[in-house]
Amino acid sequence: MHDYQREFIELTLARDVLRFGEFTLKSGRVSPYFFNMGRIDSGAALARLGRAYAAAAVRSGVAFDMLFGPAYKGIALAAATAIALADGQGRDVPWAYNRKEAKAHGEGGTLVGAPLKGRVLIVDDVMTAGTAVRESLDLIRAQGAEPAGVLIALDRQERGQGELSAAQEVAAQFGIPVIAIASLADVLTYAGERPELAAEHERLLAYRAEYGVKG
Ligand SMILES: O=P(O)(O)OC[C@H]1O[C@H](OP(=O)(O)OP(=O)(O)O)[C@H](O)[C@@H]1O
Ligand SMILES: O=C(O)c1cc(=O)[nH]c(=O)[nH]1
Repeated sequence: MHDYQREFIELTLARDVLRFGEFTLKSGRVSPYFFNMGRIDSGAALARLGRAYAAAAVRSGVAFDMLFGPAYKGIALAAATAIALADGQGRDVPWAYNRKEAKAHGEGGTLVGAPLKGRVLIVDDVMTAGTAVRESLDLIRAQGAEPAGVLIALDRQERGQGELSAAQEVAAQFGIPVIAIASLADVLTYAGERPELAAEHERLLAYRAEYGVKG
C-alpha cells in the first residue's frame, strides 16, 4: 500500500465515508463495510477529494478527452475532478453526467453537459458488481464515444458476473483500465494493522471469502 492510499483511507475514516456495520448494497449483497461519498459534504473536503481523483487520473497515464459522472454520486465527483484538473493540472477538460430519470420538459433527456465524444473517462465512487459502470459504458458507446477507462475511489474487488472481479471483467471485456485510489485489499491491510479494528478485520475477511475474487 502506498502512502497516498493510506492517507486516503485515513481521510475516509476521519470523514465517516468508510464505515463498518451492516449495509445492503445496490447488488443486494449485505456488506460489513460501506463507502459513502455523501459524507464528503463540505467545499474543502470535496476540493481535496477532487485533487485526489485528478492526481490518480494523471498518475495512471490514461489518455482521455473528457469526464463522465454517473448519477448520482458520480456527478459531484466528475465535477470536482474536472475543477481539480483545471486548477491544479492545467487541463481544462469537458465533463458530462446523466440523470437517473429522463427529464420530459425544458432541454429534456438524460444527458447533461458536454456532448459525449472522444475518449471518455468514467468517474464514480465505488465498484462492486459493476452494474453502474456497465450502464455508463452503454451510454458512452450509444453516443458513438469511446470509453477511456474508469476512475473510482474504491475497488471493492468483488466478483462481477463470473469469477473475476467486476473491475477485472470490465477491463477485459472493454479493453480499458480501471483506476482505483484504494481497494478492499488496502482496507484489509489498514484494518489488519490496527488492534482496535480486529473484529472489523475478521468480518471483512469473511465477506471477502463470500463475495471476493478467489485466490
Ligand atoms: O458496481 P455496482 O454493483 O453497480 O455498485 C456500485 C454503484 O452503486 C452505487 O450507486 P447507486 O446508484 O446505488 O447510488 P447513488 O445514486 O448514490 O450514486 C455507487 O455509487 C456505484 O455507482
Ligand atoms: O455496492 C454498492 O451499492 C455500494 C457500496 C459502497 O461501498 N458504497 C456505495 O455507495 N455503494
